[in-house]
Formats: sequence, structure tokens, C-alpha cells
Amino acid sequence: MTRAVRVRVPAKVNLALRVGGTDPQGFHELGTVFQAVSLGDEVLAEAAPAGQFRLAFHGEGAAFLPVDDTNLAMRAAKLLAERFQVAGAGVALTIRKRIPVAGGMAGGSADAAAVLVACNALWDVGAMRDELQPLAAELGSDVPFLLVGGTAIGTGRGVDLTSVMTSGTYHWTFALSHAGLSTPAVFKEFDRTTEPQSTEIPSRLLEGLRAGDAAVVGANLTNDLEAAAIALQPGLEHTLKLGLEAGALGAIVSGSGPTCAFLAGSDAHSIELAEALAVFSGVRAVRRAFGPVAGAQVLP
Ligand SMILES: C[C@@](CO)(OP(=O)(O)O)[C@H](O)COP(=O)(O)OP(=O)(O)OC[C@H]1O[C@@H](n2ccc(N)nc2=O)[C@H](O)[C@@H]1O
Ligand SMILES: Nc1ncnc2c1ncn2[C@@H]1O[C@H](COP(=O)(O)OP(=O)(O)O)[C@@H](O)[C@H]1O
Repeated sequence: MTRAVRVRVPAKVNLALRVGGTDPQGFHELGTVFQAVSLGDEVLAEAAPAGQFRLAFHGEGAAFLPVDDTNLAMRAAKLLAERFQVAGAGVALTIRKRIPVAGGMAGGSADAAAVLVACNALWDVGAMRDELQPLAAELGSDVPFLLVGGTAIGTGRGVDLTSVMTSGTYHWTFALSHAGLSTPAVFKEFDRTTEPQSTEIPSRLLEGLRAGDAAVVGANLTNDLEAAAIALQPGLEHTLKLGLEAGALGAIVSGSGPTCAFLAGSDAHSIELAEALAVFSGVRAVRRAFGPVAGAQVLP
């Protein structure tokens, strides 16, 4: 049996997030374009005696995270053990967090995806990626994409994925907020203030991605949840404006927020954006990353 497995997993940014009506369970129909970016978490899964499931966090926001069965990472390990009837399953998970917690970058979902991949290897389950996808979808709407990575369109709840053809590398600067936002609260605010939208993805965005034209991509970033996120954290409007004034090709709230994502024309340009944003008191920290990158991967 393998003694330890280390997995790296990316965060995501939604280049488009169109929000339609709700299904009978209250989930919104989405039309989204995910991109996996190089800001990521790392999961170490170590062998543990049968029936022992332990979880610890280090790094960004670690102190605020539950380590019991309410944590998606713990649920992912137990779900895999149960569905694949892994005899003697047990694991000690240590997660180094860099993805901002409750930031709209799918940190919890990323950890869950990474745990599926890590425990699959640790326990020699031998499941293929597409066999892990239904478990991922059960855990949360963002989890299946973090298994796949790259750039992909998500429809339905966000779990039906089609990969998107892209050229080149996209340079991102992220402005982190002092407080998080709850995804259900943002959807609720959207429902209170907005009619369901068409879930169509802007064709110019897809053309820009195919051509590797960052200016076109930047100009066509769109997020139907942005107004709701700003209503709950009004300072975000100023953050977005600052980035645009500093020359960002596009500025958007990432997913349900509150992290703001700025597309830069180059690596050097992303450093300039980070410097311009870091001085604003409404910004807790800045991070730079590039995309697209692969989904959850076992490290050698
Ligand atoms: C908004 C998005 C955009 O990618 O990401 P985040 O900003 O949270 O990272 C996702 O749709 C979030 O995905 P995730 O955080 O995995 O959501 P889930 O755990 O499945 O659901 C949490 C809650 O979000 C709302 N929800 C989620 C997905 C969806 N299609 N419709 C919804 O209304 C529901 O209120 C649900 O109870
Ligand atoms: N492994 C985890 N990493 C981050 N957040 C987690 C994790 N497990 C549970 N959570 C909880 O999930 C909620 C959403 O966090 P997160 O996934 O980081 O943000 P978002 O859904 O905005 O992308 C937070 O309230 C957090 O406490």
C-alpha cells in the first residue's frame, strides 16, 4: 500500500457566469466559463489505521476552517471510501491553503477534488477520472471542474463540462477582500434583485479565448452575480474601478465573490496591477497567477 500521496489543485475564476432560473432543489441553471489558475492548494494524504479520518489545515485562512465532517475535504474522503467499498480505509489529510477561503475561487471545492484524487491513489482504488466525476458533482457544483482544470464551459448546476479551446497564457491579478461572502447569500441577493438571465455565453469571449487575444477576453468578461456581491460588499466597486484605472484589460468579481480578478496583458503588467491595488485599504492582499493550468494532479 502507498504510504503518502501529495496532490496539487488549482483555484478557478469564472470568465463568464450567467445565472438563469432555479431547479426544484433551488439550484440555479448556469452558463459559465471556468478557468483553472496557478494559485493552488496542496493536499498531503497519509496512510492511517482503518476507520481513522483526520484533517488539518495550514496557511491562508486555516484557522477558520472546520476539520470535522462538515468539511468538504473530509466528506470527499469518506464518499470515495464508501462508494468504492475500500476495505480498511483511513487517511490523515494535511492541506496547505493558498486559495482564499470563501473568496469565490472554489477553495473548498478544490480541496475536495484533490482529496478524491489523493485517496484514489493512496488506497489503490484505481478509479478513472470520469468515475470520480459523479462523486465530485455530489460534493458540490464547482468540484467536477477542479478535477479537469484547463478552461471549460459549465452548464446545468455548473457540473456538465465541455472543454474550451484556448491559445496562450492569461495573466491574472487577484484582489482579496477582508471578509468572505457566502455563496448562498449572494445567490439569494441575486434572486431578490434580479430576473433570471439568459445562460448564453458571449460568443466574443469564446472567440477571444480561441485566438489568444487577452484584450478581447478582458472586454468580454461577465458575471451576473457581480451586482449582488457588490450589494453585500460595496467596497468591491472601488476595487474594480482601481484595477481598470491601472490599465487592467478586464475586471470582474470572481464567482460569488468577493475576490476581484483583473486580466493583465503580460506578467509585468500583472505586477503593475498588483502594486496599484495593494495600496487600497479595502484590499487585504493581492495574488498573481496564470491560467489555464491542469486540474488536481498527483505530485511526483
Ligand atoms: C458561484 C460558483 C460559480 O462557479 O462558485 P463560487 O463563487 O461559490 O466559488 C458556483 O456556482 C458555486 O459552486 P459551489 O460553491 O460548489 O456550490 P454548491 O456547494 O453546489 O452550492 C452552494 C449553494 O450555492 C447555490 N447554488 C450553487 C450552484 C448553482 N448552480 N445554483 C445555486 O443556487 C445554492 O444556494 C447552494 O446551496
Ligand atoms: N476545505 C475547505 N476549504 C475552504 N473552505 C471550506 C473548506 N471546507 C469547508 N469550507 C467552507 O466552505 C465555505 C466556502 O468556502 P470556499 O470554498 O473557500 O469559497 P467559495 O465557495 O466562495 O469559492 C466557507 O464558509 C468555508 O468555511
